[in-house]
Amino acid sequence: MTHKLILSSPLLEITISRLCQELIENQIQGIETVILGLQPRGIYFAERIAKELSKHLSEAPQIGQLDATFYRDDYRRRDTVAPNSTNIPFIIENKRVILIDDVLATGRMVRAALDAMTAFGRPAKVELCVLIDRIYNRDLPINADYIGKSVNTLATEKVLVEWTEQGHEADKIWLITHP
Ligand SMILES: O=P(O)(O)OC[C@H]1O[C@H](OP(=O)(O)OP(=O)(O)O)[C@H](O)[C@@H]1O
Ligand SMILES: O=c1cc[nH]c(=O)[nH]1
Repeated sequence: MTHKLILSSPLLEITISRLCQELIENQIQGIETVILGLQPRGIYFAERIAKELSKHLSEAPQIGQLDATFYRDDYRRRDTVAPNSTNIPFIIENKRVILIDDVLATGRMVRAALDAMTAFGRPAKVELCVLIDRIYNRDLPINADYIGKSVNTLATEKVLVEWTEQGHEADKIWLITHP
């Protein structure tokens, strides 16, 4: 098994800053932007985005966490199912919702998240922001509006995102290849 580093600080910080500029550019007049990080690792990326956005906006965006475990189409096939909490302490009805995740691969997690989100209301608009887009790996017609880095990967490879918030000594994004 080989680990290739594909993104780390300080490039990660530049990437987050650029994504925030794009998110601000696309603000919709009169419509509040809120952030939903997808459990489990999208929540850390969402927190970083929210923190950076708050440096540039008069008001920090509201941020919540969404768990889509039981909406995944494969959850019954998995050996272990470990759901995380959903915490959305605000109304998403008629808001601009930015869904945030660390990796976009098949698109199945995002599809599940869109279903899970429906229980909380009908946003005016939903946009998707991902740190890593594994292009050519999609099973569903889902694409991101904001992309940190696109990587061309084999289906057998995996992207591993490590955040300091999880106890890692540095933020690192790896491409893992099995021999
Ligand atoms: O586009 P997809 O193919 O759905 O993959 C992307 C999702 O997979 C990962 O979660 P998770 O750790 O639950 O997936 P894994 O068990 O496959 O690594 C990752 O954090 C994304 O949420
Ligand atoms: O490469 C991948 C695919 C799905 N989920 C991940 O975290 N990495």
